[in-house]
Amino acid sequence: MAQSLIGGLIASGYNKQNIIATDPTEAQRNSVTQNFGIHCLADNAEAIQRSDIVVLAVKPQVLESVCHSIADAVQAKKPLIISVAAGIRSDDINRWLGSNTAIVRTMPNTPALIQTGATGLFANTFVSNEQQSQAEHILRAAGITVWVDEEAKLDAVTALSGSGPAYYFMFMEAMEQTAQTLGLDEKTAHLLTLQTALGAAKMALESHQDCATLRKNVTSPNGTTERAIQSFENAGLHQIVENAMKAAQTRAQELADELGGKA
Ligand SMILES: NC(=O)C1=CN([C@@H]2O[C@H](COP(=O)(O)OP(=O)(O)OC[C@H]3O[C@@H](n4cnc5c(N)ncnc54)[C@H](OP(=O)(O)O)[C@@H]3O)[C@@H](O)[C@H]2O)C=CC1
Ligand SMILES: O=C(O)[C@@H]1CCC=N1
Repeated sequence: MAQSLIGGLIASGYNKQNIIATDPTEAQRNSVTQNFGIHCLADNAEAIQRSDIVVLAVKPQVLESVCHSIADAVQAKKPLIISVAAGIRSDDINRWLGSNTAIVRTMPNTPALIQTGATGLFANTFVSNEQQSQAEHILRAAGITVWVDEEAKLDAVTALSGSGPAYYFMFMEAMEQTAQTLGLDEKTAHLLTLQTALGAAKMALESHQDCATLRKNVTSPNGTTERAIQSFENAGLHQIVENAMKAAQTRAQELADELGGKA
């Protein structure tokens, strides 16, 4: 995720010299430096000392220990903290880092790498208006941004746009594979699948009509689409999607309860 954000920032013209990454693994540091032309340090405290904004992009499972290890540096420098970790609540991050820390909790997604990301943001009470604008500026370099007024809504954003790219990739995988069983070669199946996904998303974005109307426009009476849609409905597609997204939201809440909430 960090690499997606770094890639998005650089592609949108952000000055590379203002970005410092950190990573504990030497090979990973070398690869980041090679791929993005930015400094990648081993020492988080040193990076924080040199920064006004710190993005926490580690796995939720290691966020607590990382926060404890950087707490002194954060208290000394008082940077704006931006977390991209799924689930983990800003109150827990605040407690792990000391206290009174300005934290913007976000939920971006990997299309940030090509500046087509979608990010939900929530600011805790210590975030100033200027810091809120700074956080928005950084995440907007990677795509669109949406502020939520209650932190719990970020778990819904996670279930929708955070995890969402994987749902579409999975659907595309299934379409590609099926197209091959219907007789198309792999390259043709891949190309037509991707262009169809792009065309549908672009049409939905640019049209004034909602998705249901756009779907109906493709569906000729007694035609091919109608048969396919009927098959999806018979299989309970809406319920399948609802179950999956609720499972993702529940997992985000579980992560917060399992990994946060400890004094
Ligand atoms: N993947 C996604 O689509 C999205 C992910 N997220 C969130 O982003 C976060 C990262 O996820 P993801 O990018 O998939 O995970 P990755 O495991 O790919 O990235 C985590 C990175 O953190 C590094 N790291 C581990 N410990 C430290 C440390 N002490 N100091 C500095 N860096 C460290 C790891 O280094 P090394 O590998 O060398 O150990 C690794 O490069 C998670 O909290 C996730 O919830 C949010 C939105 C979408
Ligand atoms: O799967 C995950 O937990 C992360 C958060 C959203 C997307 N990837």
